Amino acid sequence: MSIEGKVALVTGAGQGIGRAIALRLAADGADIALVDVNGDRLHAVADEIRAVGSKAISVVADVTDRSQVQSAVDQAEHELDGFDIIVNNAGIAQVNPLADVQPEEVSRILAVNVEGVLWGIQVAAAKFRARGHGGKIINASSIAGHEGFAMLGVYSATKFAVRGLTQAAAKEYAADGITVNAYCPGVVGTDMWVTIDERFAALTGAPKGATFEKFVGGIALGRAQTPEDVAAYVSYLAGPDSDYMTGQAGLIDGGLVYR
Ligand SMILES: NC(=O)C1=CN([C@@H]2O[C@H](COP(=O)(O)OP(=O)(O)OC[C@H]3O[C@@H](n4cnc5c(N)ncnc54)[C@H](O)[C@@H]3O)[C@@H](O)[C@H]2O)C=CC1
Ligand SMILES: CC(=O)C(C)=O
Repeated sequence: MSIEGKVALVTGAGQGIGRAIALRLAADGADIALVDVNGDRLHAVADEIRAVGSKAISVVADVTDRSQVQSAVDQAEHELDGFDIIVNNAGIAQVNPLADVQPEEVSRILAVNVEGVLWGIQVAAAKFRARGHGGKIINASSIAGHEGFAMLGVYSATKFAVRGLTQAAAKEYAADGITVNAYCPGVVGTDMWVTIDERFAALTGAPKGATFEKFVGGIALGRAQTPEDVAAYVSYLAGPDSDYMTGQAGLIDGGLVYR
């Protein structure tokens, strides 16, 4: 219960990794603001959190819109009576060879994966400062933020960008007692990978499931990652045991990319 009584906001919390992070931080003792552009699943996740004894609120917001991120953080502070941790987890994938990438798809993925993280950092840090205490900012990068993957070039660029923002923010906010770190998962069995696999199949003729299995085949620990594997690392980043760590983008991938 290392974050007992803290308030954490998690974006992209309706499913997948974000849902697992929200549930884990609740189990660690935090009250949770769940944010997602898709409201359908948020209420179910909120109910799961209440079942473990934490408070939860659901906020439908699009992280590409800074004013919506601001409103979500304000609502979390007001309704949960505090604000201590933000997990900028929302993200989208995009699979296309660089030769075929179109301007509108680049704009969209930059808006979600890079601007969404930037607004989360900016709004959360301002809130911590206004409240007169430090805080934890935790951002979603990826193995693709340490190594560019074919067909995932623009996605990889966004995840490298998250590492850049994480390092700069760590330096800018350290004096305020705010730490900023990122988590870099590998191959996690979520809807995102279903979409990636289907897109590889459509583009290359690979059978459905083959691309996922190929990536999983490279993992030293011999299995695909679960959202809970990622959430366990985020739990560490959210808690006091990581207080002396900032500006890092740690790989949590079962042994796939080595840095
Ligand atoms: N699944 C994987 O293997 C890996 C995922 N990641 C990263 O982890 C994060 C979570 O990924 P998954 O859970 O797998 O994805 P997912 O696709 O299963 O879930 C993403 C969630 O984010 C929400 N979202 C998307 N755009 C949004 C926006 N503009 N505003 C608010 N919410 C929005 C979606 O509605 C969805 O609920 C992403 O940033 C992803 O890039 C990193 C490495 C590996
Ligand atoms: C989804 C992701 O982050 C990959 C393929 O590294």
